[in-house]
Amino acid sequence: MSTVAQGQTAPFAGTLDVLSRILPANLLKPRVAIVCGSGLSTLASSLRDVVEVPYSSLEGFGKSTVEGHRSALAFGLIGEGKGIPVVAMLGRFHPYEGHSLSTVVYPIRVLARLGVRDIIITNAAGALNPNLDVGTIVSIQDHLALPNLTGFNPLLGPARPNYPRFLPLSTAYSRPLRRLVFLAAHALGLPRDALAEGTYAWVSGPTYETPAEGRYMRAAGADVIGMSTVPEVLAAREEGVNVCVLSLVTNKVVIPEYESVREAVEAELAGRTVEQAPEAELSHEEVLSVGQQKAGVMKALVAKLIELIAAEQ
Ligand SMILES: O=P(O)(O)O[C@H]1O[C@H](CO)[C@@H](O)[C@H]1O
Ligand code: HPA
Repeated sequence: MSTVAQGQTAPFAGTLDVLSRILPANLLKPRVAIVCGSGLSTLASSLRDVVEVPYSSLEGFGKSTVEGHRSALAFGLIGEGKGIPVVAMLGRFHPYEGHSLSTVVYPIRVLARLGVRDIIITNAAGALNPNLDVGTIVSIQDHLALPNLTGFNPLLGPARPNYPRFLPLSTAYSRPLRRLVFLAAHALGLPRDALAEGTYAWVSGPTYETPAEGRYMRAAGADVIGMSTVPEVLAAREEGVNVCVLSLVTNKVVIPEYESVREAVEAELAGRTVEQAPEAELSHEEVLSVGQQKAGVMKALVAKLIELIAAEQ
């Protein structure tokens, strides 16, 4: 098994052949796909009659090495009766793991070739917008991707037949799907503040932001921040798949006012004490534990959204 290097011809035929031999006919042509973010692989537990296919059996797929991501596709059905065929990526690839951008987006291109028309991409993200509380789900309406603007973009490469050379992104986040997200929240009776709308900032990671970087991204218009999703969005749009992104706020990005250590020392030398705010540090364990605690609402929302997507056909 090999992953896909930049510029290499992707091994679609081999990957699709393996899937066509493993899957029963009713699961082979999924209509909707879900990408599960950090700590969110339980989103796939809404599926029934599940067949799991490990990434290790699929040519071109890498291995998810980040805790909270599993290396398998789960094919199954959602909803009553015949059910809606759905595929979930139980884990994703991030460039910071050492995967090429081609490998990061390869599964998305495979899903498009299986017939997926709508993709629901989820992630765990930090809130830059102070009005977003931990546990809020944010329906993403736009993105801000410094890596894309500075030459790190999965669509770089020679022009290919049948693909747009210059992909427009002004409508990347499907308005019809965003409408269904809010209708799904209404149908579930979620409180108004459980679901917000906002802009996702993509950073390469694996470092979390410094306070200055957080402040910069906020000033530039981002509401949440994370290290995934945008490459998948670009590949999905290039393949003609409709995109919906749901971010689960797992932490608030710490953007403190700077406190002067000089003033604290001067006060100390003068025999006075100055109160300093406790310093805070984010960890992936915190991201995962919040993700796992709050996955229930996201799971219900995604399942209801898929039912509404199917009902609109
Ligand atoms: O975006 P997902 O994969 O949900 O994961 C998020 O959580 C990790 C950091 O804790 C980063 O990978 C960030 O992108
Ligand atoms: N920053 C970047 N990525 C993240 C964060 C964050 O605060 N939380 C979850 N993923």
